[in-house]
Amino acid sequence: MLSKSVQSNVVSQINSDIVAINNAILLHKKWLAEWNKKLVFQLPISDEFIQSNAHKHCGFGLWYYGEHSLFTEEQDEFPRLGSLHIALHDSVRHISLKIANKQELTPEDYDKFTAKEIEFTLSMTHLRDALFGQLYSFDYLTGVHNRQALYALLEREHARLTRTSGVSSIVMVDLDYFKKVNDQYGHQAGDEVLMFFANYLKERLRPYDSIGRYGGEEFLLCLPDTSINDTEAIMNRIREDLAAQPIDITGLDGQPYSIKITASFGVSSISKRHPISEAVETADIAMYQAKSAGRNRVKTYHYKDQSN
Ligand SMILES: Nc1nc2c(ncn2[C@@H]2O[C@H](COP(=O)(O)OP(=O)(O)OP(=O)(O)O)[C@@H](O)[C@H]2O)c(=O)[nH]1
Repeated sequence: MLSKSVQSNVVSQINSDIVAINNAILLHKKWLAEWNKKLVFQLPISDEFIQSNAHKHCGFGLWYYGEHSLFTEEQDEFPRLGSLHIALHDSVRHISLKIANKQELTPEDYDKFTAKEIEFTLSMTHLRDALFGQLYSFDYLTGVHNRQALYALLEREHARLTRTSGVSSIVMVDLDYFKKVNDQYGHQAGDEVLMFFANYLKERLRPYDSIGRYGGEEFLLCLPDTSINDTEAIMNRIREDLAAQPIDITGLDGQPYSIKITASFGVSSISKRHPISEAVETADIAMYQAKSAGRNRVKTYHYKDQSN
């Protein structure tokens, strides 16, 4: 796990979710071991294994029916895990009641229970793996998508645009003179600026826009179904507001400072005719044009076939 001091909120939230599910898995194992002990030594089976709502009160159930972040709840495996947990409790109750009522227990009863336990264990593992997958798709410092995850989103976007013949915008953004921030205030302050900027972009873009960290102080954005003209106007507003926005940082001497920063933006578009590699390359060209023209500006790439 990453050290807390350099984790974005997103990454620390997913880390907490993984710790919580690991703990729930451990509690489930203890609960199961306790039940097995009662079967092996023919001890009286307590209500916690028999009551109809036992699945809500066992250690695993307290986690499952408690509070989680959306990262956990939005996983496809999450509702399935709940159903499998109930089925497992049903199976344990069935066997426990048979024993309590001195009815004959068949090997099939136990086989059914074993099958449910295996399915349940696999489901817990899948949920945890899915959370690890989430962990590896975000940039640990800024909490936006990392380059790999953003490319996966762009693949999907390109496939969608190929179906719909639509056009979306791609923007390459690079902070201006960022090295000076590091040199003057230290690397920690530079990190604070990167975190600020990523959050600033998140707040200013729509929920269905994508933001990824492309490199050090370079971010790549995708604005679905947005023309380059509209994107240019949106980026200009973001650019102007950023230039006027004081950013609080901590200097090398531990003192607070308030600084301002600007960024250069390169806008291009992605469509059936212009795939990801071309869209990213042309957005990069436009961003470098913005740098060469003096920084703190937005430049747009126009394809020769005028299709954007
Ligand atoms: N604090 C911090 N700095 C980083 C990180 N990644 C890259 N950098 C720094 O970003 C700086 C980028 O410097 P340059 O490529 O010269 O760019 P610049 O100073 O922004 O200049 P222009 O882009 O030309 O306006 C370098 O000093 C890198 O060390 C990071 O994660 N944290």
